[in-house]
This record gives sequence, structure tokens and C-alpha cells, in this order.
Amino acid sequence: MLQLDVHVTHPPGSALSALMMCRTDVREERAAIDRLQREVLEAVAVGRSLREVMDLLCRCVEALAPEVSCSVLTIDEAGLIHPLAAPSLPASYSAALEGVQIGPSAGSCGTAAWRHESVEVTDIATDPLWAPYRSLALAHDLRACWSTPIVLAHDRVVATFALYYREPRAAAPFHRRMVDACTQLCQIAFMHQAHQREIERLAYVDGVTGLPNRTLLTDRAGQMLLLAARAREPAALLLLDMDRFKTVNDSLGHAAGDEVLRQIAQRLLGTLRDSDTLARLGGDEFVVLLPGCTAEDGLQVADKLREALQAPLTLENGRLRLPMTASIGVCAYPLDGGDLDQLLKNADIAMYEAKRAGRDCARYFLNTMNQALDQRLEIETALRHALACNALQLHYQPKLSLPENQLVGVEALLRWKDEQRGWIPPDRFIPVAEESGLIGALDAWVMEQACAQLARWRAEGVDVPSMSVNVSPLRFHQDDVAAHASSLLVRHGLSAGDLTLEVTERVMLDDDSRPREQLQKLHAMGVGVSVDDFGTGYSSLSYLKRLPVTEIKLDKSFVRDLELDQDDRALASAVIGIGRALGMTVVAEGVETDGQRQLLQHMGCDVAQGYFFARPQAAPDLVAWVTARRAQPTG
Ligand SMILES: Nc1nc2c(ncn2[C@@H]2O[C@@H]3COP(=O)(O)O[C@H]4[C@@H](O)[C@H](n5cnc6c(=O)[nH]c(N)nc65)O[C@@H]4COP(=O)(O)O[C@H]3[C@H]2O)c(=O)[nH]1
Repeated sequence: MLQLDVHVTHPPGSALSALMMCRTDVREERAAIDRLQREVLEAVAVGRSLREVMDLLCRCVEALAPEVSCSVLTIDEAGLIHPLAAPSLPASYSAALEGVQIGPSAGSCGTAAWRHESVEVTDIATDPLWAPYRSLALAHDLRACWSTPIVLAHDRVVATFALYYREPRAAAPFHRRMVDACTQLCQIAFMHQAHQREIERLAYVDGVTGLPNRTLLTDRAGQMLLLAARAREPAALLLLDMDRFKTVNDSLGHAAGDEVLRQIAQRLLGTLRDSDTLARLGGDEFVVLLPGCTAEDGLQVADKLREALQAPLTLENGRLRLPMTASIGVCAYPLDGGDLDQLLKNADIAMYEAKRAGRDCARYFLNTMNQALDQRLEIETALRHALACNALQLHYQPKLSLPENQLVGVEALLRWKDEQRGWIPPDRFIPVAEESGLIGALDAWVMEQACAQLARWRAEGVDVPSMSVNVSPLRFHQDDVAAHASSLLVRHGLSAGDLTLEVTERVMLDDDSRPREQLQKLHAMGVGVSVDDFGTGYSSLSYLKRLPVTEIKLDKSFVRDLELDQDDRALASAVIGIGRALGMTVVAEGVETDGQRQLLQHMGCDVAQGYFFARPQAAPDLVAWVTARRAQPTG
């Protein structure tokens, strides 16, 4: 198919326009444009860079139309021009366009980008749009320029595609057909790049906070450690875990949880240097890489980070103020690890120590922590085994009424004799069980055994009025303790009043409402609730009034020096007074001497327990103790 194309040229130095007529084979042109499209799309598909693709596009166009020079300029968000490809334009010309601001008269390209439409200037020498850049263009012998904006989603101009002529003229129809095709190709290539960037961003960036994720952290840490090794410099790593973040998520929902994480990320970022890396590992864990820092510097940064979190976060348009704290583990290269895995592992151990130390603090990793961790793991494994093989036992310690000296009940205390390690005290293995999650199963086992034992004693006619069992605060999170207690009482034919659960103050003050709900249920059933170690923690009177507590146990640390220490006497007397005023039984723990017993009796304490009366003992020994007492006259 033949077509007659007519177009106007303005030969340089001539005021006359000349009509040029070309006979073109349209089919050949279409085939040429098809080839160009295929070649460029292939380059996009195989993942060539945007610059390479645009360079190829320009070269293809210039091969089909040797009278034109092509250029592709990108336009950034601020409207500044950055040359991307212009293989046949002089490098000095492209360089002069770097950073030029688009505008209403900024040459063909700057104006096309500004107007969001094609701008065809047939004579640069006279067109006012070129006024600011006329001499630049003419100096490079560029006389006409037709530029088309490349527009992507949201009407954003990302680039311009331009044809330059070395004579004043309009674009030929073939050029117009080519530019139509090229505009589409540019759109595809730029879109592809945007998608590619988004994919990369998602692969490297945490979706909630916009911080580097674990993959990017691994990369940055690799670089940091390599540089540190080369320069023989230190580097520090911080692992930061938010305290009680789960409670926020559970009580306020995930959207609020995400908002909290975003705000925390911003606060932390504001404290760090540009050369540091803050990454989110997932959940409520953040990692900070500090190139060039020692462990000591790391501890200082950790304090700054905690300071940055000090003011409460605000949520729900300021209606909610949320105090958040963090526990931070610090370790340093090369002393505490040579690669990211090792450093993270050790920072995790240190962070864990910070949690153990009461949260809201930072701890530096010490190798001894590692040894302690190994020991804890050993104990955990052995304890699991002991629980599975029924190798644990209960000992029972009597509780006696004052002044009558009558047995009012016993407290079940867990005993573990390991084949290799011998007797392991509960103070050593209960924390390990709590940390490893084993405590639920352990305490459930104790409750079963204790109830079964009490039922057996009843059947054998041994007079043990009640059984107290320790329950870890953590079990109240894992388990339906009330339902378990209820089923045990039924199974063993016991009444609710036969059982008392001893809990620490931690349960009463837990942010989570589940433990308190469980205590309410137990109380409604008639099971006793005793607050263990009273006086050592918060000793908040408000919870004593609000919660269904039937008994408080005065901690043995106040009983020990009762005869010597005036303050301990005052405190014991106050606790006894409070208990009585609130209608609770007060039990004094750790009574070792008759002097202590007499003082406590004098202060009005109801019940005492301690070595003075009896040590915790195995079931047969307790029966012997009960029987022996029955034989003696009471005094
Ligand atoms: N110095 C001295 N100590 C006395 C005296 N009378 C009793 N004790 C000891 O004081 C502790 C009282 O138990 P606790 O305060 O509940 O403190 C318990 C309790 O918190 C925990 N525990 C023990 N058994 C269990 C259990 O089955 N479950 C849970 N969750 N914790 C348990 O381990 C802690 C320590 O238990 P034990 O080593 O058995 O230590 C027991 C007991 O042997 C005395 O006159 N002087």
C-alpha cells in the first residue's frame, strides 16, 4: 500500500517553507514499527534496565529515521528533569538539562511535561517556549523538537520522549506513527520498572512500618561486618523487644497494634544516625545495626532509644495515651559474634536477661549468660523427662492455727530429684518451667496429685482439713484453671472449700483480664484464693479489695527478723491488720522459732507455717506426723 506524505520544512537561513512530498510504503513502515516494538518489548521482558531499554528504543527509531535524534528524559516527583537516554545527542547538551525544572516555557520537553500534552516546536530559533534554552540548543545545532509526555497512573508524567531535528521542520507522518508506538513502549517500560521496584520494595521492606525487613537487614549486616573486618573497627547490634505488646494487640486490635509499631518505628528512627540501620524482624522485635560502635556505645544508644519511647504514644486521635517500654539486648562485633546469626542469638539472650530483670531496661550480652542459657536448656530437657516419667514428687507442709495449734491444712510443694543432679530446688526449676511454657503442665500435674492425695487421706481417715496448691501466674494465661479444678474436685469427691490456690501478686496486677476472670470463677465455686509472698511486691490494697482473695501469706522474709527488726514487726502487724479488716485469713510463712510464733500470735495472726512446726515432707511422713500429734496432748 502506497501513501503520499506531505510535510513542511524550514531550511536554515531561508524564510521560505518548502513542501516535501514523500511516497511511502505504509506496509513496510508498519512492519518496521512492529519490529521495533518486538525488539523493545523483548528487552523489557528479559529484564534489561530501563536505561538500556530506552537507549535501544532511541537507537531503533534513529535507525528507521536517520534524520532524527531521540531523547528520553525522566521527570522526578519535584518536576526536575534527568536525562535517561539520548544516544545521538551531544553528551554536553544532555548534561546541561540535568536538574532543569519543568514549567510553562521550558523547551519542548519541560513544557510537555508541565502541560501533560505533546509540544511540537518547529523552529527553536523563534519559538518563545525555547527562550531560556535557545542558545544551548542552537549551539548544538538542534533546530526543531517534538516532545511527548509519558503519563502513568494517577496522571503522573514520569518522562518525555522527544524527536530532535537539525533543521526547522514539523514531524513527518511516519515519525508521528513511530512516536505513537514509542509512547506506548515507554509507558510499558516505565510501568514495568515501577512494578519491579514495588516488588523489590516488598521483598526488602516491612509492610507495616516501612523499615527494612529481615532480608534487607541480612544484607546490610553483611556489608557492615565486612567493612568492620576490613577497617578493624567494632560494630554493635541491638535487639529491641516491646514489653507487653501482645496485650495491646489483644485488647485494642491489630490495626491499633500496627499503628503502635509505626509510631515506635518513627520514634526510634528519630534517635538514630543516617548510617545506622533500624529493621523490623517481625512481631514487636526491632534490630538496630550500629557501625563503628562498641558495646558501650551500644548501651548508650539503647538508653536513648528507651528515652525516645518514654512519652506515651497517642492513638485514636489523641483519645488514647499508651505508655510503651522496651527491653533491649546489646552485643558487639567481633567479641560477641562474627556473623549476623551469632550476634542476633547473643543479643536475644541479653534481651531476655533484660526481660528477666523486670523489663524496660537494656542488657549487654555476657558469655556467662550463654552458659546460664545452656544450663536452663539442660534443666528444661531433664524436667520434661521427669514430668513425662512421673519422677516428680509432692511434699506437704502443715499449716497450723494460732493460738490453737490445730492443723488447718497443708501446702503441696513440688520436689524433684534428678538422677545426675540430685535434688533441684523449685526456685531453680520453676522459673525454667515458666520460661519454657512447661509450667502449665507442671502445675496441672501438681493439682491432680494434690487432690488425689487429699482424697486418699480422707479415705484412709487421715485428718487433713484442706490442701493448698501453688499456681504460676502463667498458667492462668494458658489454661482454664477453674474448669480443671472443678473437674478434679468432682472426680475425687472433694468440696471446693477443701482446695486453696496460692497465687502471687503478679496475677492480680496482670494487664490481661484472663487471670482475674479465672479467679472470679474459682471464688464463685468456693475454692480459696491465697496471695503468696505478700509484702514483697506491689502489695496494692486496691486489688485486695476488688478481687476474691480469701487468704494472704505474709512472706517469710518479714518473719525471719521479726524478733530483731522493729520495721519488720511494724510491717507484719500492718499486714495482719489489713487482712483481718478485709475478712481474710492471714498466714505467716517461714516461722522457725517459738519467739516468732509468739509475736505473730500476739499480733493476731491466724495461721502459721514453718520449720518450727514441720518441714515439707513426703506423704507417708506427713501421715506419721499427723498421727504422732494426735497421740500427744495439744498445748
Ligand atoms: N527458710 C524457710 N523456708 C521455709 C520454711 N517453711 C517453709 N519454707 C519454704 O518456703 C517456701 C514456701 O513456698 P512458696 O512461698 O509458695 O514458694 C515456693 C513456690 O513459689 C514455688 N513452688 C513450689 N512448688 C510449686 C508448685 O507446685 N508450683 C508452682 N508454680 N510453684 C511452686 O517454689 C517456691 C519455693 O518452694 P520451696 O523451696 O519448697 O520452699 C517453700 C518451703 O519449703 C521455714 O521455716 N524457713
